[in-house]
Amino acid sequence: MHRTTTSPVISVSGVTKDFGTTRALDHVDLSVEQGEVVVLLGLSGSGKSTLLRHVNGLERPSSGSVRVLGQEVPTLRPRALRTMRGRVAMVFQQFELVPALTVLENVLTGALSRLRGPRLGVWSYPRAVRTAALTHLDRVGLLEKAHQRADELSGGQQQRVAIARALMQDPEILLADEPVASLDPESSAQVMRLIREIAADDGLTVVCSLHQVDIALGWGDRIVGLRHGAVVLDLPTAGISKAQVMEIYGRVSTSSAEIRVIATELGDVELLDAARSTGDR
Ligand SMILES: Nc1ncnc2c1ncn2[C@@H]1O[C@H](COP(=O)(O)OP(=O)(O)OP(=O)(O)O)[C@@H](O)[C@H]1O
Repeated sequence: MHRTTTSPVISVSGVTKDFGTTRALDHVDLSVEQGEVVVLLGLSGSGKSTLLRHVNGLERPSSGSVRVLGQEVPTLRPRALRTMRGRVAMVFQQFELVPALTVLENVLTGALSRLRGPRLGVWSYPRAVRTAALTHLDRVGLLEKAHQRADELSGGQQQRVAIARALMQDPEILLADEPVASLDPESSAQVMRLIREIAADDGLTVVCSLHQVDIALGWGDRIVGLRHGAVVLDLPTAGISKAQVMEIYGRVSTSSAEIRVIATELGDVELLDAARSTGDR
């Protein structure tokens, strides 16, 4: 791989983020090494998106430090921030493609941040960029869809187009915010496998938020669990069991209503029954 760094590529220390009276992140520490594939696991509202948005400078911490690729993100001036963001690609739950453009045009837009001037249509991009876009489309298995409108594709295919678009940045870090939350199980598996393969092939550092424990368990190198904005779990994926994840979530749960949500998420029937029979405390 073409990049080698010894210090962590992402280093979040003591980050707290308040939105008014809502504490979205609570003294979060997270250190990610180059090439690591990390899952941020947590229920809705646990702070996953907010943490990812701090890594690419879309949010500023209320307190604490966010270092990415050797730079303190909140202190970067707009130009330096743009350059840094060029090295950090992001994919989203809702894909964020332009529906009326072709698949190829959508992928090409991934190169816009490093090209000068506006571009209209495939032929307005330099040949090398067009070739790269087709190569990335081939990598995600959608070369034959290049000239189809993006909104004619299935959800899973659209997410793969979004991944190809992200690769146009030649990123060092890929942030994926619930990339499979709106996909069926089969498409989810395909997208997750693709991200894993690309990470391994390119030595890409990946931080991916998920709420599905089952997907998280079989996927990355490490699972970081968030709850109410705080890190409650940070363990290598190898050897970690569903019960262990459950125990940690359970230990920090305060009400049976919360435990019901977690049990449903985990598909843990026994726990669900127990939570139902206890009623709200
Ligand atoms: N811009 C904002 N203004 C006010 N509150 C916010 C803002 N962004 C996030 N929050 C709040 O911060 C908390 C964490 O939200 P966040 O979106 O990071 O969670 P999440 O784990 O990504 O959940 P989801 O998967 O549902 O998006 C929530 O209580 C949310 O309502």
